Amino acid sequence: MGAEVVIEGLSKSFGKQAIWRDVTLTLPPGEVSAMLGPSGTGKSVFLKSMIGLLKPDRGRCMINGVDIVTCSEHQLYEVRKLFGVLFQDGALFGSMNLYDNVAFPLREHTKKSETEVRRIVLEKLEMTGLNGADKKLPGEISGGMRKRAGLARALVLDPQIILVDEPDSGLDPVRTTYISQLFLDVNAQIDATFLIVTHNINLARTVPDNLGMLFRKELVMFGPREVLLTSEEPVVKQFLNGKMDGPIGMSEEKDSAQLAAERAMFEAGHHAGGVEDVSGVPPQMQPTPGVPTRMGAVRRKDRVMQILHGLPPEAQQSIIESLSPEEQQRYGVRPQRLATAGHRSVPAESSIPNHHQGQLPDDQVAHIPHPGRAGNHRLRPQDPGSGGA
Ligand SMILES: Nc1ncnc2c1ncn2[C@@H]1O[C@H](COP(=O)(O)OP(=O)(O)OP(=O)(O)O)[C@@H](O)[C@H]1O
Repeated sequence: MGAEVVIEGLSKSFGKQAIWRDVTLTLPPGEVSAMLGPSGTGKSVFLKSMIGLLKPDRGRCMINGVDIVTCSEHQLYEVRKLFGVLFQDGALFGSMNLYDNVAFPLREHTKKSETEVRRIVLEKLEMTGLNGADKKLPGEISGGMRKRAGLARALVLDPQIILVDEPDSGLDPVRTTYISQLFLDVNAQIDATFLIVTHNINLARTVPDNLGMLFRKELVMFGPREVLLTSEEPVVKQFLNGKMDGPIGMSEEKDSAQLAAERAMFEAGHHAGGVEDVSGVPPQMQPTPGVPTRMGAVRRKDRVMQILHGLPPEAQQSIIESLSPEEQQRYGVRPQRLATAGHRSVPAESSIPNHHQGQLPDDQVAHIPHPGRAGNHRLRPQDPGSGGA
């Protein structure tokens, strides 16, 4: 099973420029998580901090009991072996063919024989759909294949955690879906913990188990996908819909004068761009038929049901609706009566009585296993405008 990553109060700045502060989240072992955020909010800095390439100013990042913020160089070297990283362009050596690129970490970091190296390289090339491409140079293959080769190379040391930086960069929407399918298939096969940094809304809505978002130098939220996808938080809604209308601006956040000027423009009929309304929780992509069951997804179901009481009502509703009738019976829950399409626009207070602290009415959620620790779900109600629980 993949490693759990527990991040507490992590902050990073460059000189006087704070990038993000007080980031607290847990990547559950073997689950697929994604981090969203407008450009420049520090997503790549976050990934680099997780593998110790950048040193956070404060906080903890615990991996297998080791805090990589304060550990020794030797411990960091050992912890880094748990990671596989897929960089945006695959980061392949242009003068080496795919075989040698994928073999590189094995030759560099292990004492395996060439026979063993060959077995592993061919296995990972097959796993990533690159059978027969081993002799190709990176310059001779498509961007999608380069990413697959980068993933094959990230897999050769049997990582427990896989970090992926903007997998859709340079790919068309169809190729992006294919690489997303590959992530889920690989996750099912090796049960590694995934963190994907992305701007891609389709990917964010359909691939990960958990979703987070960085904005205004803070983690706006992080938790089960249903929380962010049903959020009324303006910055989340604007991001998911790709509109100009909202707090995210061209560079930094907008000031109130710009917000007002744009609001007047949109009210006068100017198109705010993006799509009219991307909302709701679409079904999650599944591993390709024939690929093993994703054990991370199985564990997640139990985990999310344990923290269900603490989630916002819309997220609870969506989670319950995603269960099969048998699962609903096993967990002692049933779909909320008021949970119909269009209901989301009705103010929660008036339509769902007794859901204080994000709970469904008592008669509609019953016999859920005793809640464990708070898990990943984290909203920041203190954040102005946050749609927190
Ligand atoms: N080594 C560095 N030294 C100084 N500033 C840096 C360094 N690396 C990143 N930054 C700054 O940190 C901020 C966040 O950068 P980062 O690349 O992490 O953003 P991002 O969210 O990944 O953006 P994008 O989505 O455009 O890739 C930027 O202002 C960037 O200039």
